[in-house]
Amino acid sequence: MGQVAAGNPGGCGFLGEHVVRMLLQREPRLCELRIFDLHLGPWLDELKTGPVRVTAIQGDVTQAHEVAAAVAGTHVVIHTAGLVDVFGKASPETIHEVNVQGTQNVIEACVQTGTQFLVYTSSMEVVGPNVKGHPFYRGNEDTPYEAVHRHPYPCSKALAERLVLEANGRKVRGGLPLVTCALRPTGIYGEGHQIMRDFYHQGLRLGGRLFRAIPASVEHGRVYVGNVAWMHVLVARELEQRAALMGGQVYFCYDKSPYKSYEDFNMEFLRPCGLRLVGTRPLLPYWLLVFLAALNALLQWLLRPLLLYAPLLNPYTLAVANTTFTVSTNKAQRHFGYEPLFSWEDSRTRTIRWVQGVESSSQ
Ligand SMILES: NC(=O)C1=CN([C@@H]2O[C@H](COP(=O)(O)OP(=O)(O)OC[C@H]3O[C@@H](n4cnc5c(N)ncnc54)[C@H](O)[C@@H]3O)[C@@H](O)[C@H]2O)C=CC1
Ligand SMILES: C[C@H](CCCC(C)(C)O)[C@H]1CC[C@H]2[C@@H]3[C@H](O)CC4=CC(=O)CC[C@]4(C)[C@H]3CC[C@]12C
Repeated sequence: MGQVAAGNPGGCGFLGEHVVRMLLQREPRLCELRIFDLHLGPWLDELKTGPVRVTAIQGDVTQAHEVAAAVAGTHVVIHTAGLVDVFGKASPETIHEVNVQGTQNVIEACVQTGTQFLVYTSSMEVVGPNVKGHPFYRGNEDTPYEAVHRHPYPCSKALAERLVLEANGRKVRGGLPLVTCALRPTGIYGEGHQIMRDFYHQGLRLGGRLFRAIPASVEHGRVYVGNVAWMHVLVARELEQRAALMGGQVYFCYDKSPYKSYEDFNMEFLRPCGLRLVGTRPLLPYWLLVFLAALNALLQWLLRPLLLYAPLLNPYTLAVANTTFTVSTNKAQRHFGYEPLFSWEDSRTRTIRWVQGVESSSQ
């Protein structure tokens, strides 16, 4: 196959930027890249001088005609656009519109304009943690788990993933079949991770300390953003040759990041930046956290007419942080030869350097 054009709705987000840079660095056949996003980043300008034609298109995935115009003529679409909101900033309707209707629009755009390959960024949240708080311990893509959601974000990701998988095999313009596949990252970390930045600033405000809220025994799956981006690029590359095997499949995104609690994992980066985690056990009893999370939810609802109150702690984030969810799989390696591009040491060093940069840029 010769030169290819690719489209990336969501290319200006945390993951999207890494996918864009990875495509430009590691996909020699790429001749054109269309980056489609609601908010275009200023960093895009520096990409426009290279050998690949980079087109930045400001647009909204909920507008079908805008998506179709952006996607037309591309060979493969990597759809990383989404509304990642577990804090109640956006309404459930908006989350559904962006994540579900937006994904339907991307699928229809591929079908109408003849784009044959679609890679969708799904999420571990499609599986769990579920509302019953069942642990998912070192699970893989075939591990049975009762996936029951109530929160708008996982509900929307599950619906969107289903749309993508069901679209596999649909005929696109020109008569060829659409080949789709969904990648499910666990909690992504790395350069540009907003929540890590928030924890860092919170720690600075608290005099260099963070207080343990979750038992160290609760393990949380994490994956480095560079490896998630690399998996997307590999899938986009391999989907054509391995359509029969990969079409309609889901893959967890994984690497060699250690299994740890959410807070202990964050300390891998925040400790070298001068923060410490106080307490070997949670400082507050769990029932009090549950109470405070419920209180936050109530306050959010009461204050909504006046202001947006969206703290980190709410019943949903507490449940996710407090439930073991880790993956152990080699499906991506078996199906398309994935190996993490960045070792744990490298991922850690890059993330620490980035947090240190956040510190100096905010001084
Ligand atoms: N951050 C994480 O830990 C994880 C994220 N994911 C998924 O990865 C994808 C990317 O997430 P992040 O990069 O973390 O989020 P992000 O918020 O940094 O990036 C999402 C991008 O989508 C764009 N976008 C949002 N609404 C849009 C609209 N209506 N039209 C066009 N563009 C729109 C945003 O402007 C942003 O650039 C999402 O689909 C998310 O569900 C999956 C697992 C974990
Ligand atoms: C914000 C949570 C940590 C604070 C907990 C507190 C208040 C007790 O200290 C985060 C813990 C787990 C995170 C989620 C997880 O990594 C899985 C995700 C996958 C996605 O697709 C989107 C993001 C997220 C839901 C992520 C969001 C923040 C946490 C809930």
